[in-house]
Amino acid sequence: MSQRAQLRRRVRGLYVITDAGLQPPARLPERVLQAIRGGARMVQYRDKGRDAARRLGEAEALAALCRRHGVLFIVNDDVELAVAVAADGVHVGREDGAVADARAALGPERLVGASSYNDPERAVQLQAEGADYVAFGTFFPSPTKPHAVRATPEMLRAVRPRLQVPVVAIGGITAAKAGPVVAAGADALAVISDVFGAADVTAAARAYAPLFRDGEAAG
Ligand SMILES: Cc1ncc(COP(=O)(O)OP(=O)(O)O)c(N)n1
Ligand SMILES: Cc1ncsc1CCOP(=O)(O)O
Ligand SMILES: [Mg+2]
Repeated sequence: MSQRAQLRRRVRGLYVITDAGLQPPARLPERVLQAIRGGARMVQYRDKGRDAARRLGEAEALAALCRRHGVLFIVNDDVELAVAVAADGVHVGREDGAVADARAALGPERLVGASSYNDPERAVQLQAEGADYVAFGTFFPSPTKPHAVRATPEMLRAVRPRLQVPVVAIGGITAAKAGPVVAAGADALAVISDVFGAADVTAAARAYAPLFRDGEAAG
């Protein structure tokens, strides 16, 4: 099996996404480690800031942390940064360029994830273009993206048989509410506020374990 196929099989479980507003920069690795100790299987570095040196330093630190703990590390938006820190992949949305361009920059062995929003046909198209996973959302009102379009479990359930790649659900996800989204076919749950907004990040992450059969903590 190719390295990329092996990485793709690991798109499953709790997928935490960082948010610069939820902790001081110095605490970012510590907070991500807490999420990993609680069972997060994937980490996305998502930072919209313009300080390239800070972004590189943070992404390097998180890449090393994830590597040590056997957790997938994905960079949001910025394929050059993903290449620079040897991330496992990049996530691209509508505004971030084509899957093919990300693939060309990243090479054949790493993951390109892509946003489908609430559009099943877009997901099928992204899969045909070579996306390694497709994300739908938001499923619930999102504190991080309050104006994002809404997806539904019914829509996910209907399109799921047409998708051979893993499906990620995002947007207002909490452990308490995510059951129907997993039942509709989500392989991974991408979460910001419910984990990194919690006082006890490890406990918040651990609450997702019952949603996945093999939900034991990594690391
Ligand atoms: C796993 C995952 N799914 C969706 C998104 C959203 O991507 P995008 O639409 O490009 O929006 P921004 O996150 O860049 O604001 C994501 N980042 N991760
Ligand atoms: C990046 C993104 N894309 C759609 S919703 C969202 C934010 C998810 O954050 P939260 O888990 O706080 O709703
Ligand atoms: Mg984006």
